[in-house]
Amino acid sequence: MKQGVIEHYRKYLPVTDKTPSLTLGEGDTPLVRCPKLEKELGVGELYFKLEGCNPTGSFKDRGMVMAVAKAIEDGFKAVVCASTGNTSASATAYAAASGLESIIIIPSGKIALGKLAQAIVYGAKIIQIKGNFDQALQIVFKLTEKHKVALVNSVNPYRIEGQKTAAFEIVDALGKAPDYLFIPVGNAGNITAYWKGFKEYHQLGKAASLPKMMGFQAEGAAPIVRGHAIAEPETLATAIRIGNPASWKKAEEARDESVGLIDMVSDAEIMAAYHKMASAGIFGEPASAAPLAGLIKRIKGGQDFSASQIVCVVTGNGLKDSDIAIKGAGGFSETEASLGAVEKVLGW
Ligand SMILES: Cc1ncc(COP(=O)(O)O)c(/C=C/C(=O)C(=O)O)c1O
Repeated sequence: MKQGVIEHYRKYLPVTDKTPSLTLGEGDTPLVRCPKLEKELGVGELYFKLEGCNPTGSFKDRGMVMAVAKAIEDGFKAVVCASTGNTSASATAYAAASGLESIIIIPSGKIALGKLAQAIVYGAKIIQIKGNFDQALQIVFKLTEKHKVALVNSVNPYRIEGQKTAAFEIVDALGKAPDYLFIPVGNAGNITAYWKGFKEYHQLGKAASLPKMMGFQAEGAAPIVRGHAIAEPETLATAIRIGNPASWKKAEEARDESVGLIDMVSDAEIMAAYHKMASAGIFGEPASAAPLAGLIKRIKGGQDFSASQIVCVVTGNGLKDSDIAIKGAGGFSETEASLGAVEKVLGW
């Protein structure tokens, strides 16, 4: 039976015997090799880490289980977060599982319906603001200074601790760290967490080498790439529609210490990668296609990965944004309910 992140990696986590061993079955997600795209792209070994297989459909569950368990240990009765969707879905699920109240502050109109549905059904107190994620996060900072409610955004160090376990799983599965880790960058907690995990495993002698961290932002929401905050971030990859990442500096450390990079990809490049992933049987939400979009951009720029081992992190399940997939299909025909009518459509 799945132990969950806290039990599986207890000795690497800041937990005590008073930390509740909370779990919804997060972690231990598939690391799937993709021969079809290795051939198409000329990559030595290409793996996808399917974080959409977590209980609420994104990598957030790894960090949230830690943040909520520690909030209980510290006597909180409620959690709060700003979110582009997945953080709030995860926070509300783990709060519900623990009997805590959850309050979420979200940018109005810019949240995938699947994520909003989760927050509603798990019982969150939902407040939509007439503003963006960055403004929502500033409100949450002030709220947690004034009221006894636990902040569970990725500035909460317990979130980073939980999320670093994905790096552990990759090394445990491959027997080594990959040459490159390709990952989307929004609020920049996840790239920070992965780098922390790889470094810890390396220091413990469980990984002989370290990967180059390859982070990707959406062109319309690329503050780290452009070197300044973006007041009105815009991208269809709404999960990373963030203009002033809370972990900006730590993301730059991960980039520089690993001799990697943080670059940007257009919405068109993201959607091309989204469909290319789907053509190989992998359904990620648009933000989760940014890593493959970045890899394709590097290849088009002449970088040779033919002898490289690469992991792309599929951070969220494509079902969260299913309307994007359906809109893209341009509709489909309806036939009479007969064998003949179906064979006619098939041209058989
Ligand atoms: C699918 C998906 N892929 C990538 C990111 C970026 O990770 P970070 O760089 O650690 O922020 C997010 C982030 C979402 C939120 O920030 C939120 O839900 O509030 C995401 O949901």
